[in-house]
Amino acid sequence: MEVAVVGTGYVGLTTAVSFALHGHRVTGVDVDAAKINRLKQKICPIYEPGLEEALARAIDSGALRFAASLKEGARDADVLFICVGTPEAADGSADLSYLFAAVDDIRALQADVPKQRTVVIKSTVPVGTADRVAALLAACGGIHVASNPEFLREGSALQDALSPSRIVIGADADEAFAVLKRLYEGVKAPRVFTTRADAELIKYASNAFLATKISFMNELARLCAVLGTDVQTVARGMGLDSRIGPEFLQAGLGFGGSCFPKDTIALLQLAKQHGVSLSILEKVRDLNATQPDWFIARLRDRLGTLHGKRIAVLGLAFKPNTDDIREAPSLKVLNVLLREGAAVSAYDPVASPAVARLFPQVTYASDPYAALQAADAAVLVTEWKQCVDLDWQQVKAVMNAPVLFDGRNAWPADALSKAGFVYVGVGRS
Ligand SMILES: NC(=O)C1=CN([C@@H]2O[C@H](COP(=O)(O)OP(=O)(O)OC[C@H]3O[C@@H](n4cnc5c(N)ncnc54)[C@H](O)[C@@H]3O)[C@@H](O)[C@H]2O)C=CC1
Ligand SMILES: O=C(O)[C@H]1O[C@H](OP(=O)(O)OP(=O)(O)OC[C@H]2O[C@@H](n3ccc(=O)[nH]c3=O)[C@H](O)[C@@H]2O)[C@H](O)[C@@H](O)[C@@H]1O
Repeated sequence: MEVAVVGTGYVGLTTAVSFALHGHRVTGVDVDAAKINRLKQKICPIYEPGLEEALARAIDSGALRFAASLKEGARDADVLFICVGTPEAADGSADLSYLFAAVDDIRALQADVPKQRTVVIKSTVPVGTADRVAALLAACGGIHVASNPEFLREGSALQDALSPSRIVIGADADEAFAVLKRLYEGVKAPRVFTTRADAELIKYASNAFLATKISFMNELARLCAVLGTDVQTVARGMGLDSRIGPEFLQAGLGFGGSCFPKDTIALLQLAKQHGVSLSILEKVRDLNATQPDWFIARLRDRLGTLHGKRIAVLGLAFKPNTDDIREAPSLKVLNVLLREGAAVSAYDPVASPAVARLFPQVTYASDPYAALQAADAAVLVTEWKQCVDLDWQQVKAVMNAPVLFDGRNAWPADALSKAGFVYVGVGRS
């Protein structure tokens, strides 16, 4: 089948590569000409483990190519996946302008080269969007519209796309279901066939529920900090109940990234537009917004003041194994530290250049020990392996004071306390 993928960001590029590896002929299309040029040279524009090698393999096999426009590279496409961004608009709802621009391009393509096609929305969009797109494309004739939300995680995007937890397909015509069934033939995963609206809501509900688990644990961690109980042990004990499950019970500095924050807010906005209050989710959002402040307040208490203190921040990306800093907790942490007059040195294996554009006043180190040099305290913000597996003797030797604030509960608390460090985790005894 001829597949076009519109938008070659985290989701689009991963989708294009994974369909190509599954034997389809794929064209990735993006309005960003520089990105397309790099992709044609097999250069992956994002940091995503395994993706660059797979990209090269897919291009070399002849299954994957790239084009700067649909008319240039996707005239024969039977299936067009829309994978453009749907960022947060000023009122919190999803900004659909990129999506509708892509729909306009598809309409123009269809007018030029009329053909039976299936347009599949993979971008995360509010309930009713696929119906709106179907109405817009109805006049072209020959086009079915389906919803096929994506559940991949950054840092393991390719692996998640090749072996997804489930494939959700929403459509209103047998032909569209048949096309997507063929396309995903050979991918082992449970299928959910439903309406477009259900598919759209499954995506938001999944992200909102995972975000709720995290905020629940973060709030519980605040109680643990007062009671002297250990949220890690509590989470382990809870997670052994298969009805709860062990995942997403990790307390920390709150959830970041390009999706949980914007998707929880977009779902709240959607509900509000329909006169429904999602009060649990409102609390999830509010708690998440204050979690870095809550933790840094403990650091301030410990040091007396942040003013004039030298603080090492380890990890800047919103999670390990990605260069993505969208809504990263590190940005909130840096904001507070700098606002209160601390001198900050930071380390991240890949995300420093992006953060440096926002915070030029921070010193960016090329390894964790350089960041820790003469520090009055260290804060672990992202649990990169390089920031977790440290030589603690060396850490102690280079720091001004052995004060460790573990924002991810990833450092060995007991061993560090025994070794004479002051260790403070998120809700750990
Ligand atoms: N990043 C992630 O882990 C996940 C994201 N999603 C959803 O997938 C969608 C895409 O997210 P990302 O890949 O992170 O976005 P991104 O920002 O990394 O990539 C979007 C790409 O679309 C391109 N684009 C914009 N308008 C275009 C147009 N008219 N024609 C062609 N290309 C166009 C941009 O130049 C950019 O390269 C969003 O709706 C997001 O919520 C869903 C699951 C996971
Ligand atoms: O819609 C999306 O974009 C994606 O959003 C998340 O994926 P992602 O944002 O890449 O990363 P996660 O691993 O889910 O982590 C999100 C944030 O939550 C935090 N987190 C995660 C798990 C946990 O137990 N505790 C916790 O604080 C992470 O540190 C990170 O800041 C979902 O896991 C994906 O299924 C979904 O497709």
